[in-house]
Amino acid sequence: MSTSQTAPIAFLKGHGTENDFVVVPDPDNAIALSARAVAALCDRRAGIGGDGLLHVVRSAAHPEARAMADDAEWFMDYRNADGSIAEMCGNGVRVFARHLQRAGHVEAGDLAVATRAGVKRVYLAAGSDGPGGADGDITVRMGRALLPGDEGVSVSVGDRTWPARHVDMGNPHAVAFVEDLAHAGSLHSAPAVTPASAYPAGVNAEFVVDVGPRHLAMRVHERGSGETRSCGTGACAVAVAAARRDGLDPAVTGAPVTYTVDLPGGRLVITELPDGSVEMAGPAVIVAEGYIDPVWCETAIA
Ligand SMILES: N[C@@H](CCC[C@H](N)C(=O)O)C(=O)O
Repeated sequence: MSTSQTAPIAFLKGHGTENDFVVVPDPDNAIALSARAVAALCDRRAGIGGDGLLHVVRSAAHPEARAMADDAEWFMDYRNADGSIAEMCGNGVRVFARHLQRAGHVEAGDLAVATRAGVKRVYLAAGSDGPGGADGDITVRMGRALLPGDEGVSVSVGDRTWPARHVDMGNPHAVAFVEDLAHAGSLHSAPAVTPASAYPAGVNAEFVVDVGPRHLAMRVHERGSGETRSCGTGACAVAVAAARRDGLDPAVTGAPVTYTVDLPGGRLVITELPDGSVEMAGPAVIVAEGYIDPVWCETAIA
C-alpha cells in the first residue's frame, strides 16, 4: 500500500469455511500493496486480521492478468497472511466471487475469474438475501490436479513421519493420511516436508483421516499463513489423493467421484470429473465492510 495514500481505502472482511480474508477492491490496480502492507492488514491484533488478502483488480489493469482479460474480467491477486504471493486460493475465489456478486459487478450464473493458476469458472446461485444474492454455496471448477511422480515425499511432526502424496492444484500440496488428526500436534510451526527439492517454492501440508465412505476430515498448515481452519485447494488435493488411494480415477472409469471433506471451519464437497477437472462447492460469506484509516497506513506500514 503506497504510503502516499491519503484517501481512505475501502475493504471488506469475508470467509469461506472460516478461511478468512481481507478483501481490497481496487478495480484499476491503483493501490501498491507491498508484502509488508499485506502482513500488517492480515495481523489479527494490530490490523484487520485474515489468513490472506484478496486484491480485487480488473484483469486488464494488472500485468500478471492482462493476457487473461478477454476470458475473465476480474483478477484475484491473492496474498498469504505473511505477504507472500500464491497461485491460487480455493476458499478465496468463492469469497472473491461473492464480493463481485454483492457489489453488483456480476450476475448470478457462470463467472470466469483470472488467477495466477489460470482462469477458474465459478457458478454463483441466485441468493435470497438482497438483489445480488449473498448466500448459498458457490461451486468452482478448480482445474486438474497434477500428481507429480513418486518423489518419496514425507511429512513429519515431532517424532512421527508419514508418507505423503504430492498434489499440485496450481499451488503445491503434500497430503498425509494419518490415524488421528491430533497427531499433527499444535501446528504452530510448519511440519517438515521432505525432500525439500520436491517443493522449491514451499508447500501446504494436509493431514487426513477417514470418517466414513468417501468422507474425510483434515487439518492443514498453509504456506505463508500457518494452520488455518480451512483450505479449498487443500481439500481438493486431499480428495484426489484419497480417490487414487481408493483405486478410483474418473478419467479411467468415466464416473465422477465425490468426497465430502470436513475441516475445522466447515465442510467442502469435492467432485473429480471424468475430464480430470475438480469441482469444489462450499459457502462464502462477507462479514463486514469499512475503510482503512489513512493515518494507520502512514504509521503501521510506512
Ligand atoms: N487457503 C487457500 C490457499 C491459499 C494459498 C496457500 N497458502 C499457498 O501458499 O499455496 C485455499 O483455500 O485454497
